[in-house]
Amino acid sequence: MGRKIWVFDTTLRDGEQVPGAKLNLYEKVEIAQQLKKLGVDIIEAGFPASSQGDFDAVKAVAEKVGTTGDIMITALARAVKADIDAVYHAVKYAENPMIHMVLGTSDIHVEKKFSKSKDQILQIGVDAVKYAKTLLPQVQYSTEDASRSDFEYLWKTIEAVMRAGATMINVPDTVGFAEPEEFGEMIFKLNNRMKNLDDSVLLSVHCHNDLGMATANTLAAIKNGADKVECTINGIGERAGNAALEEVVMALKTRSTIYNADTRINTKEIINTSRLVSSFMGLDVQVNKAITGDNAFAHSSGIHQDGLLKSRDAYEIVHPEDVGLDDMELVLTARSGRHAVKNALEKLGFSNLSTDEFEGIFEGFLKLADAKKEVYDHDLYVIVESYYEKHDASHKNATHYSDQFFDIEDLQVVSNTSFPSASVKVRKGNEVLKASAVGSGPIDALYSAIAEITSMDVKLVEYNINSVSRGKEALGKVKITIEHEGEKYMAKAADTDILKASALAYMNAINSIVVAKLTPVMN
Ligand SMILES: CC(=O)SCCNC(=O)CCNC(=O)[C@H](O)C(C)(C)COP(=O)(O)OP(=O)(O)OC[C@H]1O[C@@H](n2cnc3c(N)ncnc32)[C@H](O)[C@@H]1OP(=O)(O)O
Ligand SMILES: CC(C)C(=O)C(=O)O
Repeated sequence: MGRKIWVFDTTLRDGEQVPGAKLNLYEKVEIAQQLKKLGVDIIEAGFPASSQGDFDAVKAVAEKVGTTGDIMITALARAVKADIDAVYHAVKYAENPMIHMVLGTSDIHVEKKFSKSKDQILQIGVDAVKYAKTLLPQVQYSTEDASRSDFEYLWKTIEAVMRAGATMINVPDTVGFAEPEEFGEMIFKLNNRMKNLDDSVLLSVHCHNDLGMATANTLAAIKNGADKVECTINGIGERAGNAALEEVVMALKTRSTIYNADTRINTKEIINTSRLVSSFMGLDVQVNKAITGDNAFAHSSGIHQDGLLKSRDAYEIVHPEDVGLDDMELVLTARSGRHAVKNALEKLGFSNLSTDEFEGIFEGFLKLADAKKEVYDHDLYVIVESYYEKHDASHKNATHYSDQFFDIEDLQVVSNTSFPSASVKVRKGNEVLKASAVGSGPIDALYSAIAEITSMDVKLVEYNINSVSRGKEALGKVKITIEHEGEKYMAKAADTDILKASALAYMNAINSIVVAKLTPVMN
């Protein structure tokens, strides 16, 4: 067990500063509940002075999430009495409330933003801390733009606000200007001086990602004595965002011999938390985002897939199970090789293929993979079937798998405000099935028509669309999760026509249900 690092989550405050990410009271409370389950030590729930809505939301978080367990609830204030009062009145319901205040220390802030002298700003900060201390025992002081501040003035401010009663000192790299080695040195010096003055005061850092170094700077600070880190889920936040909680936490865990520091984060809740934040805030996670991106545990190239099948540690440093995912994903593409395709076939029950059979099937796989982005399990069944039809029609395994899968032949969707409707034509083997439906919107109508054709009891759990490229030829990429008989099935599809992409994704998910119901055929 290494040194304890406090995790201060600011998803609901700095994260919510992302344009369009604003949350309502219920969403804030739900995310706060999930953050508590994740095991963060402190939740910064908002900026109560900014609006009545945010005041109410912070208060609701304090009342509903902050009254049990040892979690601390805080919110942000300027060094202004009205802001401090607003924080106090919103967080006071929590068992462990804290007032967080911010005031700049760089020359740019002092001279250009405030048009005051350094002494005047220092005094405003000290007075604000003294006032906050009359309200609550826990007060955090953030020296905004610390990384661009004159070091001795920064220290003079920290020393003065510590003497005034601040219990946590947060050193922000407000504009993501810091560099890990330089930031580490600054934290090392501050930590020495702070611990000499009062070792009960926690030293914290808050790093922004403008140069892509937020996580690196946060880790450098931990190495150099920081006790606490401020982070957000998925790294969201003002401009390029903040240090991502999941990256800092998993780096400490994965490289524990370097950092010798632990958080009390329950890492198995990371993915759940990431998905909740992403869906409530309407912010997609970049696919290649470390830890929480869709591709973080997906492997698509043959050499990697072969290596992983031989030994997971060949290409896996973080185990997907550790962050709450079921398993790694081996995506079959035209860059996959024989080992991965054989492994996928074996999982479907095609385990005793002769070399000739496998090579024939692999050839079929490559042909399809060159024409498609990804090859799914139901595609493999069809490849196997067409191989046997061509090479050994009498073969006992040449069952008509394709009879069981659904294929979109045509669709028409009418989108208007009062009566969105859809008609679809689907092929199932030799049968052509048609249905029409109305819905609350075009996608709902489309999915209702498909559901009628497949006669499956399916619930849409998640629907996500984003654009893969720009311009007229932009691809709409749809990712959906559906539920059938208590099991979840995820599928994707892409097309320049977003309605077609939506239909194909749904069909791929339905075909995954069909695959799950097919009994393995060759043993
Ligand atoms: C680095 C950070 O992320 S800090 C947090 C940033 N988050 C936010 O700003 C979100 C919430 N903010 C708000 O809702 C509003 O900006 C409010 C309520 C705080 C203030 O609103 P307004 O009174 O309309 O002022 P406005 O935002 O236009 O300007 C900021 C004012 O605060 C002053 N100010 C800025 N920072 C501080 C500070 N840390 N302490 C004291 N005063 C400050 C500015 O000098 C300016 O004052 P002025 O009007 O005398 O020139
Ligand atoms: C309020 C402080 C910590 C902040 O968000 C910043 O300086 O970036």
